[in-house]
Amino acid sequence: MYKIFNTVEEVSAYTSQCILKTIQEKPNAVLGLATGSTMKPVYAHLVQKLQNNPVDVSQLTTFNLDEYLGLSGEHAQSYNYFMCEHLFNRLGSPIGRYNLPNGLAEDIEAACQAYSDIIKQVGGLDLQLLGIGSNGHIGFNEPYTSFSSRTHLIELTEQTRLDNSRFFTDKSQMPTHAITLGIQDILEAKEILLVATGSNKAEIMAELYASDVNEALPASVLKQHSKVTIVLDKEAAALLPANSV
Ligand SMILES: N[C@@H]1[C@@H](O)[C@H](O)[C@@H](COP(=O)(O)O)O[C@@H]1O
Repeated sequence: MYKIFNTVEEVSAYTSQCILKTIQEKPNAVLGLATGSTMKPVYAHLVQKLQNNPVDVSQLTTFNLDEYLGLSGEHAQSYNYFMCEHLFNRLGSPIGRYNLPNGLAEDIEAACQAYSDIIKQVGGLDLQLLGIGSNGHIGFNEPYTSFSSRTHLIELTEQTRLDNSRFFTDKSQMPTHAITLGIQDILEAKEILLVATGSNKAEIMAELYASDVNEALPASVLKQHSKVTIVLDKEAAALLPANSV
């Protein structure tokens, strides 16, 4: 299902309302969270909503999609830092438990396996929030990642390194690898919201719309899921065929 709004503000208001509804209906919900510039206004709206309608977040568990390899959680470009800055440290009371892959884990393989296992142990993700890379990646599952993948280490493509190096003042610090939740882990979420805004996402959204389910375009796997909402602003939706959604 597609939801198309005129502005980023409307996209963010809608998305944050869906997250809030999940928390209100299930205070011990397990949320899959995402990072990236698309998510900043989403979290800003969520923080505001939680201030206006105080909800118990003490039983909530969250798992982020991904983290850069080699960055500590204190590094300003780490996704741990992003989440603290944009969400966790802004809440009136602390969230039950939040998890991100550990970019400094000594045994990466064991840490990856444990990350997927813990999600299962807590009952799976109730709601997974996703952005999309300009090459169609979800989390950091780059094109041709196996659809049966679990949390794993991945080498970032040239395109992703270029896109994401905009956040690094010293471009040479842009990591070459990341740890990401696997596609199978994402697909097992009970509900998925994919959010894309801005004209730089218009091409990939048109490609995704037209694509069959194909490992060359990781986000196309979402067509196999029964409860996915694709939330777009009109710029990201600009190249979808007229009257298609
Ligand atoms: N690993 C993250 C993705 O999970 C995110 O979807 C993407 C989009 O980022 P932005 O919202 O900044 O376009 O950025 C990174 O690559």
